[in-house]
Amino acid sequence: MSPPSLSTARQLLDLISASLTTLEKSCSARGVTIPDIQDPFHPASEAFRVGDPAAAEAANVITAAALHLAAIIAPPQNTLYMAAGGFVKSTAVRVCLESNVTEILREAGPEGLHVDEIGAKNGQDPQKLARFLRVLANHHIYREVKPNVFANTRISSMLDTLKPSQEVIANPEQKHENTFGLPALASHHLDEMFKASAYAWETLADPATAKSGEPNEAPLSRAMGVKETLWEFYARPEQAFRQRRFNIGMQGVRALEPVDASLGAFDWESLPEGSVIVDVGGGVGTSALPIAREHPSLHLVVQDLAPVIEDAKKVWASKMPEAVTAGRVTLEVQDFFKPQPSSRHVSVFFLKQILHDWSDEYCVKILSNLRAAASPRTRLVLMESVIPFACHDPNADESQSAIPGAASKEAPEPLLPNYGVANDMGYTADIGMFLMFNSQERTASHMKDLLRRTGWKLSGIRRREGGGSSFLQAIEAEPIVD
Ligand SMILES: C[S@@+](CC[C@H](N)C(=O)[O-])C[C@H]1O[C@@H](n2cnc3c(N)ncnc32)[C@H](O)[C@@H]1O
Repeated sequence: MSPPSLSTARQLLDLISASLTTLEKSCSARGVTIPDIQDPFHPASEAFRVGDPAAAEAANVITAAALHLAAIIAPPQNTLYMAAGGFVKSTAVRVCLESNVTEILREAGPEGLHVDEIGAKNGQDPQKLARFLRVLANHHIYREVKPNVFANTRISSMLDTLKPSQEVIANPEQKHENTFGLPALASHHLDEMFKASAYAWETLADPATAKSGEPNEAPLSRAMGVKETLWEFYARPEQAFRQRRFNIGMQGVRALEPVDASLGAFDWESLPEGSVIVDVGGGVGTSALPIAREHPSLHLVVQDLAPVIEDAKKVWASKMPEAVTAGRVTLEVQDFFKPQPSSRHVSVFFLKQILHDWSDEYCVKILSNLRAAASPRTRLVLMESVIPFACHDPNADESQSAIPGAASKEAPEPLLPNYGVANDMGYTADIGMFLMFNSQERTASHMKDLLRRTGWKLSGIRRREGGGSSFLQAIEAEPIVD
């Protein structure tokens, strides 16, 4: 008689145990430790997970398995309300972020501070503040050290602007200036995006907007009572603070990406001398800079709208002026909804985080313009998050053999193949793109269809290291030639 098979719960526990052993071995070999939740965040505190792919994978498996185990064991109504009551946690994070609790608690140190004293500093009602802090303490974001005395954790310390509390309390409009950007990003999400989320269903229930891909018909427009895109809304003089906070937040996102991500996006070395690479919607040229530095024989064209190209000129004048004066780098005003200059032979059209800003109907226009300007040898390189299904993809093996990298790495059973909540950021970004722009992140098969509709064939996906990460992969395509 065969032994009874292990329950899913026991299999998950075994995965946690084996992965923790792997993680601990990796840490001791590298001389790093798993940090305490009570210690403040520092880039060095995360070394235990990064730097060794086996440690990164083990950390992802532990996270996914622990949350899966909790979903099995906890009363379903509790788990349902972790999602349905998500607005409570968003509210609590917003209250603590905007009332500068993290800065105040940083100054108080690990012993924490009584909520009466927190209230005396930030002007909030201590009784109300304690309730918000306690909700977050249940999730290890803040800690209730003793009754009504709270301290930061490694998670809440991510909301720290690192400025003196008196300064951020006295100058809320200046709070995010010269910070690393994550508190600004969270503040933006908890304001514009949170308000937009409250109108998501109203937008989907209205036949006039249910299937719209127009950026001025996103839930954000309904929430703000304007038929404007986010950019038009920000251009209003009274929205100057939100616009500035958004820009600082975006710098924060870029700071989380490897600075030279574009270097690994394509085999730039394979291109002959003088080959032209066009960075479409290239911003100020953040991606083009490392390519121009490492591959001086290539000609880079950074295209964007006029005000951005004006900024780009300043950036290149300070960082790599000789590249522009020698003609290796061209900074060019070009609307990607208009045809590309016809006389240029382009080796690579490069688009980083462009398509996720636009619905399919707009992406078709952008990609068709590039296809019209492509020769049979032109390659298209897109840097986008590629979203895996939350189940095994039965077509993945087939598409993997036809398209290198098309299938994402799957988590070990019985975990969700996409690592579930451990890989949540891409899915959060996807819904965020809907709320703000009526746009989206895409699965590999969606991307393949979009490319095919516009005359491009998906030829491969270069995936970055790290278990199941969906964030910023390089997608390569070539023209379909009849
Ligand atoms: C998300 S940013 C990405 C910038 C850059 N590729 C990067 O990853 O750093 C989107 C860019 O698209 C540009 N953009 C928006 N509409 C455009 C248009 N119609 N034509 C050209 N660029 C446009 C914006 O100005 C912005 O620089």
